[in-house]
Amino acid sequence: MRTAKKTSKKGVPFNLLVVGDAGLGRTAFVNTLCEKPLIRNDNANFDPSSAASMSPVEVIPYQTDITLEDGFRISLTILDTPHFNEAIDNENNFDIILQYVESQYDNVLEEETRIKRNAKFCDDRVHALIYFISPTGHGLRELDIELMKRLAPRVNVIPVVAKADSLTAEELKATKQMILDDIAYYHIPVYNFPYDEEEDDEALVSLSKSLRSKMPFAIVSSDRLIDINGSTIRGRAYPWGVVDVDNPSHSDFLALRSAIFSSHLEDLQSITNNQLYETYRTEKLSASHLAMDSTSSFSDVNSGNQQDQVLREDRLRAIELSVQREIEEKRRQLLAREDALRALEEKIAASTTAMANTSVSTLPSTANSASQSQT
Ligand SMILES: Nc1nc2c(ncn2[C@@H]2O[C@H](COP(=O)(O)OP(=O)(O)OP(=O)(O)O)[C@@H](O)[C@H]2O)c(=O)[nH]1
Repeated sequence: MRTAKKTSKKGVPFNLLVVGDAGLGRTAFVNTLCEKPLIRNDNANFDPSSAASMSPVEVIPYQTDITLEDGFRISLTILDTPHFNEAIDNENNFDIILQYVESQYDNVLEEETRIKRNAKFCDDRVHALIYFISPTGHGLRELDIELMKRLAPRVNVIPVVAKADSLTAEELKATKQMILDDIAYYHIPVYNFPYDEEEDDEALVSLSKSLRSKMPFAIVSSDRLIDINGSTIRGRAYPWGVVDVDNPSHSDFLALRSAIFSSHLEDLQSITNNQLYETYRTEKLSASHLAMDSTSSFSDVNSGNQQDQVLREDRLRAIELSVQREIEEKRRQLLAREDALRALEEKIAASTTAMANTSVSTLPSTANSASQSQT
């Protein structure tokens, strides 16, 4: 859960990637989420001649500040992905999005290994990916499975059913179940609001359970204001009635907004930094050690006898140990820095007390000399 001490004037940085087929409502969702027209909707200027252009997906950042009702501030970067699934072959699109996520990890890794740190370094790691699933009334498409399978080991993937108002309540329930079944069947490690019944407090456990039960979130978006009997709502008006975006019985929009901006923001950041990034870092370091190793022992690999096999296993163990040692060394350096800071704080506190004592003990003589000069 979010802790009050983390509230800062500048806003807590949060980077959110939104991915989904063109027309599924990414733009409307982002603008509804941010309560402002952050991304311009270009559908009005649609040019039929561009329909066959099949541009590859792009990752475009949009920066904005969000202030929640309790005053908590977020410095939000939305990463929009226009043209996803427009081309016939999506292979390139998966790679472009994955490369974007990994290149942010590479930047942090490079910064960590610098002797002199860059004080202005910007950590742009992606904290969550909202993936829009078509409201087809079926489960996942091959494309959905492939994208989530590739991205989920690198980023917290939160699947949502787009344009959920196009399904009846019954169809929506069945669709959600089919999607969950597919996620389980293909072992896709989506973000599932993790909790520990023994460690976490009751409120967090119950909230996480409730959020889990809503997955994949049914999303309805709209930046249109509609007047209903004198009260204004954000919604979508149909001949038969109005869908209220902020009504929990119409959509899961509010639950999702509050989870990513409030209750689970810290958890998403911490999983990104401590688990997803650490896994990437270990893999990357091991791969570079292995590459160095295989070039130096090419003849060993060719000979293929048992002795070589033992040697290779020994080397792998050595690499594993060296990565662990590196992580341990970083941890040790951090602890040492913390100790030094604590000592400095104690020193400052001691000298502040000493100064206060000195001024108190000199006060009477100052008072004396003042009264003497008056007489
Ligand atoms: N029924 C319904 N329509 C929606 C919803 N969200 C957006 N739309 C409509 O769907 C159309 C496309 O919405 P956009 O937000 O532009 O979709 P997009 O995914 O950003 O599409 P591109 O900009 O083409 O990449 C618009 O007419 C929206 O009004 C929704 O929740 N329900």
